[in-house]
Amino acid sequence: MDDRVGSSRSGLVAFASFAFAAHPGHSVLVVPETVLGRDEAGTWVTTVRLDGVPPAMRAAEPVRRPGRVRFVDASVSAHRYREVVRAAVARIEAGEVDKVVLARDQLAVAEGDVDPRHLLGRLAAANPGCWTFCVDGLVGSTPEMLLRRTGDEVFSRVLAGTAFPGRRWPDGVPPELSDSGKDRAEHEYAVRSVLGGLEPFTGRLVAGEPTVLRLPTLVHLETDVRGVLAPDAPGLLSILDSLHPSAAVGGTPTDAALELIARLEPLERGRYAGPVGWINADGDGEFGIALRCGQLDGPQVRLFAGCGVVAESDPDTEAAEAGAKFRALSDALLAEQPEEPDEGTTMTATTHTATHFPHLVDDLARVRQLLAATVRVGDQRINEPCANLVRNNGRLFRPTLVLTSAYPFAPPGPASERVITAAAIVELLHVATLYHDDLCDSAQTRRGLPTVNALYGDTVALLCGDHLLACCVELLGGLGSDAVLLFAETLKGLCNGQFLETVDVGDLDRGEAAYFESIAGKTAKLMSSSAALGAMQAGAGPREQKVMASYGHHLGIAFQIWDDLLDLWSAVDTGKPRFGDLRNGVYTLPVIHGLRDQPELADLLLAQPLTDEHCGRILALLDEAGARESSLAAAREHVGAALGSLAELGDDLVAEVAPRLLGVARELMPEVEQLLVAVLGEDGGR
Ligand SMILES: C=C(O[C@@H]1C=C(C(=O)O)C=C[C@H]1O)C(=O)O
Repeated sequence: MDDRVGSSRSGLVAFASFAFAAHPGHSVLVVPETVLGRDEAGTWVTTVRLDGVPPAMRAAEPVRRPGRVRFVDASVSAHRYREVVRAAVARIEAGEVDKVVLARDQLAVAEGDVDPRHLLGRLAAANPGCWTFCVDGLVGSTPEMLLRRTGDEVFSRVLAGTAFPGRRWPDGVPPELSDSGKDRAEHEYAVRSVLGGLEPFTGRLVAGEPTVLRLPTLVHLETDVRGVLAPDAPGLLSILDSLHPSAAVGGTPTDAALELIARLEPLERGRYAGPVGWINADGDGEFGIALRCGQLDGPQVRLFAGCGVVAESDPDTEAAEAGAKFRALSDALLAEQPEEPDEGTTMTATTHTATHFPHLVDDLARVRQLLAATVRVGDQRINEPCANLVRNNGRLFRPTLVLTSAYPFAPPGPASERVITAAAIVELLHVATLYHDDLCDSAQTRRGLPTVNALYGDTVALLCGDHLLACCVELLGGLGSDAVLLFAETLKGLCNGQFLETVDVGDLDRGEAAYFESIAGKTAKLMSSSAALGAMQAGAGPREQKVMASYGHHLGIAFQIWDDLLDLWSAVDTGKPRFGDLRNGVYTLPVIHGLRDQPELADLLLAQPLTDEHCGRILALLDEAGARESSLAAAREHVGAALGSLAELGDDLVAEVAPRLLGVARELMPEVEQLLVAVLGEDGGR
């Protein structure tokens, strides 16, 4: 060996990543042919020659970006995880263990293969206090150093006890964390397990005082442990063997905790939570615990996160904490996402809508600006979740409905400030309800991105929704009492629709009337009010406002029927789980129709659990009953009714306005485009 640098990281080094458990266990040790090293003193290259032949050097390929990334549930959904935590608390109360660490996973799916270098660069830049690693596709940034050996000195950084936005804001030194008996106890277990693991090999061993380690999305209690090895101490890997698994990733007592993990945790950890690091030819090296990491597999990354569970643990809080731990990697994956394609701004001048409403694209940009300015709050940590869905704002469908319902009644030119304000209000109201919906449903993703409740916890999601409702009221202040009353009626309608759906859950006697009343509130009301509010702010009279409300209402009903059909028959990935309604006991129009002709559907619908096979049989019976066609026919009727409403605008307006508004509907809603074919014939009335 010819080592002219003489640093502990130069010369022969191996990178290793060990499986968490012996069975199933697949550990990896890599001795690279070439290592490019760098520290404060300089940069060096180490090459390993096999049979005296130097490794071939290749020019590096440019780092590839993963493109758009979506997140989906893997083996353990947040819901399942809560159940696992609940079961663990019961075992702890029964005296089986004092603490057990349980993990869940999540799958990130990118457009293209994920380049580990892309992730490494982002992770290292965002987590300067951590150790960033990649060994054979296991990529992450761990804050926890299991063992560093330098000559006869050893060092370990023990973490346990966590606070995160949504549970306790890490504001200043988080007093709740350092005073919390639960976190203290959890932390004590972890420190003791590391001290116990090192004791047999050390002459001197000192644990410092617990301090607070701040990471971008979390804070932890940390204790640094330092010791001097006894002269007869074994090598680094043997000491690691005695330290792993510490209580930070296993539990206390170790064996009983491992047994409980094997019984309760429905996933394979692989190398997650195992030691990961490097070792040199003298036996010096560093091994962190593989946390805040994921396993790469082409375009997929399986993310892992675990939490220490003790007697006082609350399942919701642990689920949210796991969500916060995923963020180290999910933020790195999401960095520099390509912009969401946004039909609001990408409409080109050649499309129908932009031709007939020449100010629409610019006016939508003004709406977007107003939205961003209205939701902003002073504290960046709160700003982030509040702005989340406003930024990730899909097709701005409702604001477009406001604007295009205003133009026909206003003088030519850009929309007035009042109309822009109205457009922002309906979007804020819509987004506020999405925050609350996702919270109620424990939804983990929306539009392919993690939800605010998944990222920041339920409390933050609830408060964000409330904050946005307050923003609506603030903007309404400028529009006068008619707008305020319409807003109140709309929000009441939304709640009423949702209430009705909720009380009808699992009710096989739910009839058509109940279904239509519910969707009129939960979906159509906001679309109806958007159209009416646009017209109102542009100066239209009560009669015209009513016509526009009716147009919006019928479009909304058609839209919802279509959405309900997709839940059953969609062949394409809508981003929502298929058969979600059936599984939640929400009986929509096709099911209501089907039950009329096929009473045997009832038993299938009530099966517990409702498997994919059950759903397949339900679908077959619905098809037999012609429920799909009859529901489609109902949706078409409402598209027809929307057009019929416009006919009442009066001769001077109708000829000019009706086709334009129809064009808006068809451009914004692929659903309407499909339904129109039947209403207007194959040429779609162009
Ligand atoms: C298990 C993980 O983290 C460990 C568990 C902690 C806790 O429960 O408070 C804190 C830090 C880590 O020791 C993980 O990130 O997956």
